[in-house]
Amino acid sequence: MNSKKYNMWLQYQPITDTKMIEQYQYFFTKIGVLSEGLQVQAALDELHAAVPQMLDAKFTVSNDALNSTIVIGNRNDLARFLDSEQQAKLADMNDEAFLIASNQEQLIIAGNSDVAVLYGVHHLLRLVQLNEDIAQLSVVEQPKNQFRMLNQWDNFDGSIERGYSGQSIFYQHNQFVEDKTRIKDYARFLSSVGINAISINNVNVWEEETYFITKKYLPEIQEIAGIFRVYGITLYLSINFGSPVTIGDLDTADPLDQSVQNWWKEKAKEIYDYIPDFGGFVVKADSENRPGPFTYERDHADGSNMLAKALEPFQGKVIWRCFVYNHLQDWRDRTTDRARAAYDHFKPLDGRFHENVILQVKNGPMDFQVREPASPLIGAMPNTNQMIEFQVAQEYTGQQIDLCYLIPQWKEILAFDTHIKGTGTTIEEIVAGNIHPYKYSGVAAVSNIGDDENWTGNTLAQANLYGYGRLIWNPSLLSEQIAEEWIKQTFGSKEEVLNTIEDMLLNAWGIYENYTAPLGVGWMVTPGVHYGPNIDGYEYSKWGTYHFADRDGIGVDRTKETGTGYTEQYQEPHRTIYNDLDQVPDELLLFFHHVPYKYTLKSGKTVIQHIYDAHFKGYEQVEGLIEQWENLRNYVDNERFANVQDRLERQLDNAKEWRDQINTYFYRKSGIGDQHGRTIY
Ligand SMILES: CO[C@H]1[C@H](O)[C@@H](O)[C@H](O)O[C@@H]1C(=O)O
Repeated sequence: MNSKKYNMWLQYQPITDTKMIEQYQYFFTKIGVLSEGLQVQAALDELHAAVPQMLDAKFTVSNDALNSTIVIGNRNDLARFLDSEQQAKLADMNDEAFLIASNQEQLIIAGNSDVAVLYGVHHLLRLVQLNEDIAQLSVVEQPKNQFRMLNQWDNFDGSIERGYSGQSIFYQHNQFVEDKTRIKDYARFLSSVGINAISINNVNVWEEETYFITKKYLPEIQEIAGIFRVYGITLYLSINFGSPVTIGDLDTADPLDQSVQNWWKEKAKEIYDYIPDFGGFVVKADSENRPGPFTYERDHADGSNMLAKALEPFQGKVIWRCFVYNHLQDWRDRTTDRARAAYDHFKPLDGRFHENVILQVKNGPMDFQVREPASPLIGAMPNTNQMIEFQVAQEYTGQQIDLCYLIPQWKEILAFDTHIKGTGTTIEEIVAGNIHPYKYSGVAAVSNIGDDENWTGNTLAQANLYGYGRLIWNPSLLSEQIAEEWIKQTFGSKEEVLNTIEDMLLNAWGIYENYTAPLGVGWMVTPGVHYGPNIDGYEYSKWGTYHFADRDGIGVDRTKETGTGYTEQYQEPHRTIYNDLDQVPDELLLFFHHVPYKYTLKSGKTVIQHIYDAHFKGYEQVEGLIEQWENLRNYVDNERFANVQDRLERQLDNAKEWRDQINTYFYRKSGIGDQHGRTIY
């Protein structure tokens, strides 16, 4: 299986930095490989792919460590090359940790496991691509998060739920793709940023996908698991909770029914016969019409524990999603609050889950909007494994047409100090497993790739996939660092290119927020597709997604006294801050409060004037992005230049549509004009 060349970040462009090239050429001549594991082999393959291209040179491979310029291997096989301090450092770290040490003569990459060697090699190749000095390295790294997962929302017919980059790379017309090259390439890209788990089918498990866990499809899934295994990525499947009825011959899926329990036990055995290192199940149950334990008057602990027991003998995990809410609401009912739902459903069950169940909590508490507070459920269950769920796919953030670099958003959420066990109990530390004694925890996200030549629709959306992996490996990396790394590896190191794209990326989220739904209120999107404005599109629907704009004001009252009481789900000081009009941050005002249009923000503007200003500004900022990109015309190849240019033009149309719809709507509702007399239709 040969890899194809893409304009992604593993391009390995020729090194042109004359200061460094000699040093690199020296090191990449004799590679000593001391371990034989699959992932060490993958590391060597990566070196074979990278070195000739970057350095126009070949290297020899042997197991003669003494005479090698680079030596790679796992800690056991490399033991005699490590001094006691290095040994101790590695011994202190987790299984995925690596060490890189070099002097003028030799460079050593030692991993705590075979896959750690692969991570170490990728780290070194990244340093070379960034033109860093590698002659005096002393690097020890381990991933901060244990689970670093992607969820594919791919359907067997080849479509992707919320996919914006073409069709699935896994399936086509209800078959597995025959040519698996693209899957292998994906695995390479993911391992280069440290992803170690993937679920390969949509959490909405439809009829045919329900049969993925049968012998009809397991042989093909086994093959895909084999591809990911080489890159240290564990394969998971989304399953249908109703499987015993759909594919078994049982008339119930009741988790407390003995025959159901036995059915899943047998099923687990069968799966593990095919895939001995199968990760486990991802489950969307009792959520948006998917079957679950509620049908049998059981709860989420009953449901997930039943599956957990079946997987336990094989070290399998159940990743149980907490996106559970009433999707049959009436807009007149102001007490039911979708933002509350996950916490209300799951918090009371703390302590009842088996140790191989992990709750996957969506952020935000509503649904991947451009601006939401952090989910109050994260960290609120000290005795239950948790991970947080992000969305790399830009469902509500421009759908990979509009530019939206999401790393700053995720960083803000990870940095949120829940105060659940006092100051410093940030979400970052909680999901890293450092606050509560979780056995398993980490981060999952919905992927943004498809079979488009550039993988992500908008080429610049690649930065979100790259950045997701890098960020959850090391959450202390800055948004700008991650952007720089990605740009240099993807577009080269020219000053103009670097500065321009970096600036575009770093401003993108704010720009998107400016011209869409204001001040944290969210939604206002076209129902169904979720692209473009439709202010009342969801206002009278059953989904619980309201902004409550009327002639007097706008926003959702989630306060304790007069609202849904959602603010009570937070610890102090947030509980008070969010509940108090005088303290709530402007950008979240309408998420927590219903206020008159003339209410004055901390910025000094009224809400209505803020709406106008932000929307006029957002549109102008997109014009600015177009100008910035235009300046790169001579620095970027035609294909990528045209791709981004086209997306930016579409973004401008979208921003105009949002600006005018929103401004007109609120002008008409409030009867209050723009202070600056700009055109409102
Ligand atoms: C997979 O279904 C999705 C659905 O398409 C999406 O609009 C919503 O945001 O979230 C659901 C979920 O997260 O389960």
